[in-house]
Amino acid sequence: MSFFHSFSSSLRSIPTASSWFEAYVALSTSMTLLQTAINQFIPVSVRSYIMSRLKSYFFGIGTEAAVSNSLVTLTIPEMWENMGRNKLYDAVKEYLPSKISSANKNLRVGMGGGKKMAMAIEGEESIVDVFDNIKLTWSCSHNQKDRQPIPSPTQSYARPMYVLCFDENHREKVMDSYLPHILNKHKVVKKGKKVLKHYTRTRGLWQSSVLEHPATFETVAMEPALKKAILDDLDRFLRRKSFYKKVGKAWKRGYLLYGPPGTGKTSLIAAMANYLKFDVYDLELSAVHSNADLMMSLRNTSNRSILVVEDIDCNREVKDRSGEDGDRALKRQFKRVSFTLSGLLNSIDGLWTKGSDERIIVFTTNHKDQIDPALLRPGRMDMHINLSFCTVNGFRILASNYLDVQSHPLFEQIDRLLKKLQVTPAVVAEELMKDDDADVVLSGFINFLERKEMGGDGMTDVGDENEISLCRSNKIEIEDGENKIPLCRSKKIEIEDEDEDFDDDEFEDEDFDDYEFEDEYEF
Ligand SMILES: Nc1ncnc2c1ncn2[C@@H]1O[C@H](COP(=O)(O)OP(=O)(O)OP(=O)(O)O)[C@@H](O)[C@H]1O
Repeated sequence: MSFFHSFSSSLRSIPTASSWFEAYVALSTSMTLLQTAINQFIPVSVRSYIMSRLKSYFFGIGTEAAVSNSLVTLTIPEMWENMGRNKLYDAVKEYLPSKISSANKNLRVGMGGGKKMAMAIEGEESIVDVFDNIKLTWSCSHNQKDRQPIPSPTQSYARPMYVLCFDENHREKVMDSYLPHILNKHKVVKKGKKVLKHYTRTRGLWQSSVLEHPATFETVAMEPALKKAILDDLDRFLRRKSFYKKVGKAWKRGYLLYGPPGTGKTSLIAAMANYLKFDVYDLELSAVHSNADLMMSLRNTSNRSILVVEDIDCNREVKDRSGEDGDRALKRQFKRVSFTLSGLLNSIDGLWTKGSDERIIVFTTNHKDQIDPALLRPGRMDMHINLSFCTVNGFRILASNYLDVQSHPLFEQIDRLLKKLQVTPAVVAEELMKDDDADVVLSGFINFLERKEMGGDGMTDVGDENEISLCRSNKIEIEDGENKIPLCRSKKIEIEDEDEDFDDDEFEDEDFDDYEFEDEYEF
């Protein structure tokens, strides 16, 4: 009996489920209130400082900053006043995950559009980075007061800001070296990661798709000297921001690519885009309705992009009208509802003045002689590049691309035939794709070339008369000032180039008078 009595009284002293729940609610409410009070009343810098003290106590990190009384706090918001996105914020966002260590216990993980799992610090977590023996403590500010509203109608939320704490003694080093180091890292990663876009116009609006053209400067079949000249020109253009600024010129470069169909004009544009990591805007002039339409389209292109106007000779407005009398030209302008040549020129010139970042424009044509000289003058098309029939060097590149073959006993015979014939790289590429076996393909290619040499039939299966015909000359030269550099065959390359050794810093304003912008490359 006494046993049952004591058992029932002990049952009464055990808390019921509802009393457990009440205790839990009370505790979590007080925790939330406490956290809100801390967030509201203790500034983020003080919280970061306390965190770094606690960390130094428990984990032995952040000691240097923690012992100092003068702690500097930098807050990095997502938007920078009227200047739009804060580039430093993006750089820090990219940089910090690489500094997450096993000391970080409170993390956020997820997977966005990329292929890798992403990680970020969460809550009051802080990350300690060491740069040049300086300890730097990073945290996120979740304080509503510290948050910055994003000025976008679609985004009503605000994201946390990054907070960096370090000892006052290192202020200069952080500002002059550490933050630029983070920005540079971001720049390099962004360049490597950038997914290039290919824009085309649909009903007057640019629509983008991923630019997946695989061409690179390694795979484009061209004479090495011409390839080098283009690469050097692009490199020089990119590093001359201060030069363009100094001489009051918009930072832009225009290239005219001309030559028969199938000689690699489109491939070269893709190679340029892949090399520079620039998006490509493909402008179809035949779909342009008016000068205003043209101007609007060009204005809506972004910086660091290549604007391509293909087959410019196919547009009647841009054909050479030097022989036409003024009246006829004027009448034609009024008769057509579409854009005028002057509209095109204004749009292009206006494009250059739009922003300070680099712009490239490329015109392609199969008939350079039919284009109005106004479009080709220096300052509009700075470099004229003639892409022509397949050379021995070009064939080597194609054989390596398509057959993975760098040398072969049949090459000698093919070289001899290629020197005599005019075959476009497109036709060579088609021939090299006919089988997987290099011996079979190269023997077949020799047969093909021999038939052409004899003027035999079979033309229809490979292309038209532009693609293969007998060669008139068999010599190529680059004329570079006094030096003539022989290449291999056919016509010549002329380079009227800028001073190769030009140094931005040494440039004097008066030098600009002698400066020649147009380069002519032909072969
Ligand atoms: N110089 C080249 N190097 C490598 N491949 C080339 C070259 N020229 C042509 N090709 C091959 O031929 C195909 C057609 O070439 P591409 O479109 O670049 O020539 P194009 O000169 O732009 O021709 P079109 O004037 O007809 O537009 C390419 O897909 C590529 O496979």
